[in-house]
Amino acid sequence: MGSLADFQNEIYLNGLGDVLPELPTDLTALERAAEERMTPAAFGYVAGSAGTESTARANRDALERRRIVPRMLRDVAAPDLSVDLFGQTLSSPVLLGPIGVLTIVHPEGELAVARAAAALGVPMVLSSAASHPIEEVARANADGPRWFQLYWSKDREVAASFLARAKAAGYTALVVTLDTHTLGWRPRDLDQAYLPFLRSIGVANYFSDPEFQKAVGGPVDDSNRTAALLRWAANFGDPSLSWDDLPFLREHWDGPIVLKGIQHPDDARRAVDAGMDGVVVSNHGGRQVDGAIGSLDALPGVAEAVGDRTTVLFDSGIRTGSDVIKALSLGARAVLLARPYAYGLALAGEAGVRHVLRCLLADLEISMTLAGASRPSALTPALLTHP
Ligand SMILES: Cc1cc2nc3c(=O)[nH]c(=O)nc-3n(C[C@H](O)[C@H](O)[C@H](O)COP(=O)(O)O)c2cc1C
Ligand SMILES: O=C(O)C(=O)c1ccccc1
Repeated sequence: MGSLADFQNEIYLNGLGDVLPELPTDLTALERAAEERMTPAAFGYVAGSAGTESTARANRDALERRRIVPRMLRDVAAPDLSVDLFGQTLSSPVLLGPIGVLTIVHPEGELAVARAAAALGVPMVLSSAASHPIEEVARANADGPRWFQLYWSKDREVAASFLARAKAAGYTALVVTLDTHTLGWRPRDLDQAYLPFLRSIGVANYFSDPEFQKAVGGPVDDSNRTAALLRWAANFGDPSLSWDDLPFLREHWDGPIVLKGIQHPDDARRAVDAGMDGVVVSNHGGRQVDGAIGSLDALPGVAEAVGDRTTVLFDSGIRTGSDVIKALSLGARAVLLARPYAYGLALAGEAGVRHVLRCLLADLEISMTLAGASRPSALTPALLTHP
């Protein structure tokens, strides 16, 4: 396989034939481009965050405040960005984070994302709230790696059934999202009175589930659709969950389990003490608690508390190669990319997601070598200025 940075040469060479990239190569420019192509409600759903959106801004601020101090003469001629994660070797420290309801962005939704992820060998974390069922997305991403994200339903039979289905469809790792037992207060969506689920988007896994169907008296059709949607809404998340409930996950999943939405070092310690295999330091892209700490500001404390005992992953605000460098330098083993790939999907379907991944990975490899690091293991806090 060629270097990730070959994409840069390819772009310049295409220019000799007057062929320019169809999408911006600065991934922060995608949001504005996507806004022109999406309905206002769908764009608001993806771009929006909780409250005054101060947490979303804090995520970017935390990333921009820390600066890289590049080092010279370190022989970076043979970069290798691969990382080991739960016994799998990934060619780069990047995964596609879980995003539900992707058919509001593009009709092919998660299927297009799965094909793009497979083309680049990047793991896709499939959301419980996907617009296509677990099994169908697995077929679109047959070579994997495939990870599954659980929204832990109040309906324990449904939650257990999701885990069994994911296992049977060859998903290898489980991400359990803890920060969204209830949707955050999201003014953009409230002002448009827009919730995709009530329009039957993002419920594919539920409506196709035998346990869910049992609970609503059979397959969902026009006769029981409203009852099914109400049941979904009532049981989607469970605010009563506590640390005592974690054994349920082990009973129903024999692979690695990662808890997503961890911000406090004590919660990270509890996760490890409870036998979990990893944590994702994340504030859900600022979509849940307005006023929450910028995600990168939470990372050093978590890494210090549990970094030598568990796998720490990171998301919320990742837009560039340098952002990945900063997260890895502060203790993350890998990062989850989220909104930028949804914008790539909006703009050009599968090809748009591939474009986003190729840009991020080329930028990452180039920026790492220019900073004097040819391996993720060379990224340490010493590479960064203090906050
Ligand atoms: C439209 C949208 C839908 C999302 N759906 C899910 C989901 O189903 N499950 C989940 O764990 N996180 C979900 N997230 C959160 C992302 O996985 C991730 O934590 C967050 O977007 C990171 O912030 P960033 O996109 O600004 O980098 C969603 C985020 C967005 C923007
Ligand atoms: O919108 C979200 O942030 C989110 O995580 C979600 C929650 C429920 C269903 C789909 C996505």
